Amino acid sequence: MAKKVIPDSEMIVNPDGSIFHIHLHPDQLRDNIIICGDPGRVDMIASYFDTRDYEVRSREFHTIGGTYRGRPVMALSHGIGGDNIDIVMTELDALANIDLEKRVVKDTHRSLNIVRIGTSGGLQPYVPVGTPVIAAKAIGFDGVLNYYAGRNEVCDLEFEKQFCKYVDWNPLFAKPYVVEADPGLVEKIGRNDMVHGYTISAVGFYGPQGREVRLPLAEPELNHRIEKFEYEGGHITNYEMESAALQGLAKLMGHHAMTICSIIANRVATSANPNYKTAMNDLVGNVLDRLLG
Ligand SMILES: O=P(O)(O)O[C@H]1O[C@H](CO)[C@@H](O)[C@H]1O
Ligand SMILES: O=c1cc[nH]c(=O)[nH]1
Repeated sequence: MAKKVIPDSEMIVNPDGSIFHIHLHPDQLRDNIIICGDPGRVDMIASYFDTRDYEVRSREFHTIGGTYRGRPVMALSHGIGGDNIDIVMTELDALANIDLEKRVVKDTHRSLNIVRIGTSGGLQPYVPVGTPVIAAKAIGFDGVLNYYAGRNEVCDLEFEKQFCKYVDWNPLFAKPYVVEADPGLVEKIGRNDMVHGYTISAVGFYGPQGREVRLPLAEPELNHRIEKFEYEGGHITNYEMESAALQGLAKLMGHHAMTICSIIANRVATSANPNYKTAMNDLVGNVLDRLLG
């Protein structure tokens, strides 16, 4: 049977042969990828590389490819939000698994290792500012995964059910989805000396994470209920904005993905550290060493 040709409108390839938003060519893809929100953090991550092979900037997507201890690696920024993860994951997967010239899926599947190193807000007293927290389970409030077939097969449906009941989930919000991190990556990077948490990927930084700056919240008590919720002996530890879409899309596409975040604000202690770069630097060095050292 002839393979399905993906139409020009559904997967846009730039005139130079690169994929639409992230502007990378297939030969620039590496199997080990560090991703982060901040385009500036890509320079910091690449400062650990022993060689730099290329650098590409397009919108919020900044990529540097090179080697770490002789092994090929790339660092890429995805900007803020799960909607950007939909773009980055679809385009990385296209570089890996679609022939961009013929516009057909390749016969052999290529699997990528993707580690997101982010910043995050803590929701428990035992994750003070400076703590690295692994999103062992990521809870998507962003709705992205709900748009894909097979979503139920990669999600912890019992967690979703118990969570929605416990917090009395507002039906005006997108239905939460819960996805585990890749266990192999978590073992490699987390070893047994890092906090394994349940991480919420919110659909915004302020109201959607329960921050009341000037506008009152629709659900002012939601964070208190979230902090108290317990599942299999664990609590929800932190808020960020991309881990659930990353981990969910990676599972659907056949890639390995995890998220680790440095806590830069603790919502319970109402403390924050805007000078978080030192802790982030240490975390990046540690992750690269454990992934590729
Ligand atoms: O520091 P990064 O990786 O951007 O991650 C966190 O910081 C941003 C919000 O300030 C969101 O992207 C959130 O997930
Ligand atoms: O509180 C925080 C801090 C960083 N990133 C978030 O999404 N929330």
